[in-house]
Amino acid sequence: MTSVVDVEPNVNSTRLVFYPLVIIASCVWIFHRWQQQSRIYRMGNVLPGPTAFPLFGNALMALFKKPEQFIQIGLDIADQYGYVIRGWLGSKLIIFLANPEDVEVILNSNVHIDKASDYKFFEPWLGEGLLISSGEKWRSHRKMIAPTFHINILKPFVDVFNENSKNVVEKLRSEVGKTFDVHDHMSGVTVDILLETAMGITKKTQDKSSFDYAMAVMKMCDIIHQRHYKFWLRLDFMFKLHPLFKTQQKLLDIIHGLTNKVISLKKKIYHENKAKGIIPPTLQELTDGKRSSEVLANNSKTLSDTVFKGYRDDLDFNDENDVGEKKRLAFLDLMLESAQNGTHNITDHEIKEEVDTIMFEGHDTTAAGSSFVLCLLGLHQDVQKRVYDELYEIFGDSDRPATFNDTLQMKYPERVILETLRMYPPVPIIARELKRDAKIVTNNYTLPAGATVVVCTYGIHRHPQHYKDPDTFNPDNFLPENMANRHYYSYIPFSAGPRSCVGRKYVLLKLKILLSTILRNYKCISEVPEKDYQLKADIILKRSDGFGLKVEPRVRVPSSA
Ligand code: HEM
Repeated sequence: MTSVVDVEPNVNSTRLVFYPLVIIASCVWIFHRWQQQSRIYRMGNVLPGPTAFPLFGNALMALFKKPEQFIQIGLDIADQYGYVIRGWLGSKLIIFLANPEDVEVILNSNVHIDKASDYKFFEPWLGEGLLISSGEKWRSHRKMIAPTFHINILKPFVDVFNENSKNVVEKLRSEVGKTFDVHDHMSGVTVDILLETAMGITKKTQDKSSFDYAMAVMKMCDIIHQRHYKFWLRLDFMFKLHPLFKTQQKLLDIIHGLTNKVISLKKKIYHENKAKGIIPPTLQELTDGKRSSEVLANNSKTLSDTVFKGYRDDLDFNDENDVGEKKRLAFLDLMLESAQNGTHNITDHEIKEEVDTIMFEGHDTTAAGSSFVLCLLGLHQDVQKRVYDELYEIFGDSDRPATFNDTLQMKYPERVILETLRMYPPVPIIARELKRDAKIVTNNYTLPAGATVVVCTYGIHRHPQHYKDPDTFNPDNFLPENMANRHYYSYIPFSAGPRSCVGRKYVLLKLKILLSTILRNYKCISEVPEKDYQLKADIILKRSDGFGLKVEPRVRVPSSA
C-alpha cells in the first residue's frame, strides 16, 4: 500500500511539469490566434505553399538538412506548388518567385529596393555599402559608383587582367598531371586583380598586409556562409559566444586596417600632387573623353550587351561616349577624386565601405563562376575544342596578351560564359524586403508589405519553359535566334533593374581574358559528370565536392590539325 508520504512528491512533480506545459501551450495558441488575425498572415496564406505549423511555420522542413540538399528540396516544392510559393519561417513570411514576369515587377521597381534582413551578417564588414544600403544613401552612392564601371574606365584594366592571368598560367605548371581544386587558383587570382583594380595595390606593391588581407577576405566569406546555414549562428547573441566571433573580429581588424591605410595614403598623395599642380582627371572627364583626342567608333557592343539590354539598369546608358583607352585609375582613386573635388558628398568612412563591398561582391562570385566554366569545359571536350579553335583564329600560335578588341571577337567563349552563369548562377537567389504591397502578374496576387521576396534565379534558369533541355550545357542557348523570344528576366545572373550588379561588364571582360589565357596554354580535363556535382547554395553557389580539374600543356595548333 502506498503511503500519503510516497504520493505527495509524485503529485508535486506532475504539477511542476503539467502547469508550465499548459501555460506554454496557451501562449502558443494565443500567439497563433493573434498571428491569424494579422494582415500579413491573412494575405500570405492566400498564396500556395506547404502546410505551416503554429510557432514554427515551415521552419522544421529545414531541420537536420545539409546545405547540399536545399536546392533539390526547393525544386521539389516548386514542382508541387508552381511559380509563387509562400513559406513561414516562424512568423516571417517568405515568398518565392520563379515567374520572370513577377520577378520583373520586383526587380525593375524603384520602390522594392530594400534588401532582406538576411544581409545583416555583412554589416560588420561592409557597413552600409552599396550591397546592403537602401533609400537615399543607396541612391546617391549608386549614382557615383555606376559610372566608375564605365567601359572607358574598364579598358585600361585589360593589362591588369592579362598580367594576373599569366601568373595563373605559371602557377598551374606545378599542377600538371594532378587533379587539383581549381577554385583555389581562381580565388587567389580574383583577389589579386581586385586589390589592383579596386585599391591600386599592384603585385609589385603587395606586401604581407595585402596577403593577410586576401586571406582575411576569403575567411570572412566563409564565416558569413556559415552564419547563413548554421541556424544557431544566425542569432547575434549565440554568435558572440562562439569562437568564430573572435576570429571575425581579428579578420575585420586586418581588412579595415588595410582599407583605412590605403585610403589615407592615397589622400596624402592626392594632396601632394595637387600642391604640385597635378590634378587627376575627373570621372566625368574620363568617361566623356574631354581629356582625350583619341575617339574610337562605338562598335564595342558584345553579345552580353544584347542579352542584358532589357535590364533597364544604369550600366548600358553610360557607355554612349566610348572614347578609347585612358589612364588606369582604381575604383578607390575615382571615389577619392569625386569626394575631393566636391562632385559627390562622400566621407572616407563611406569610401571604405564601398571598397570593402566591391572586394566582397567581386571575389567569391567571380571565383565560383570561373571555376564552373573550367570544369564544364573539362567535361564537354567538344565545346572546349570550339572555344579553342576560335581563340586560335584570333591569336594563332602567338603568346601575345589579349587586347580589348580581341575580347570583342570572342563570341563563342562569351556564349560559354553566359551559359555557365545560366546553369550555375553564382548568386542563386536574391532577397528583398517589401516596404509596400506589390501586385504581381501570376493570379494578380498582392504580396503584402513586410514579406521577404526571394527571387529564385536558379529555378528560373533551369525551367523548361524558358530553356529547352534546361539541364543540358548548351552555349547555343545564347544564339540570337534562341534568345529572341525569351523574356529578359528569364536570365538574371546579375540581377536586373536599378539594383543590378555594377560589376557585370567588368566581370565579363575579366573572365574572357583570364579564361582565354588559361585555355591558350592548357587543355582542361574534368571527370566528374554534372549529375554528381554536389551543389551547395548558401550565399554563393559552389560545389561542396570541390572543383576538381586536370590540366595538360597545350600544343598551339587548331584542334582539326
Ligand atoms: C560572376 C560574377 C558576379 C555575379 C554573378 C554577380 C551577381 C550579382 C547580383 C545577383 C547582384 C544583386 C544582389 C542582390 O540584389 O542581392 C550583385 C550586386 C552587386 N555586385 Fe555583383 N556579381 C558578380 C561580380 C561582381 C564584381 C566583379 C563586382 C565589382 C567589382 C560586383 C559588384 C557588385 C555590387 C557593388 C553590387 C551591389 C549593387 C547594388 O545594390 O546597387 N559584382 N551582383
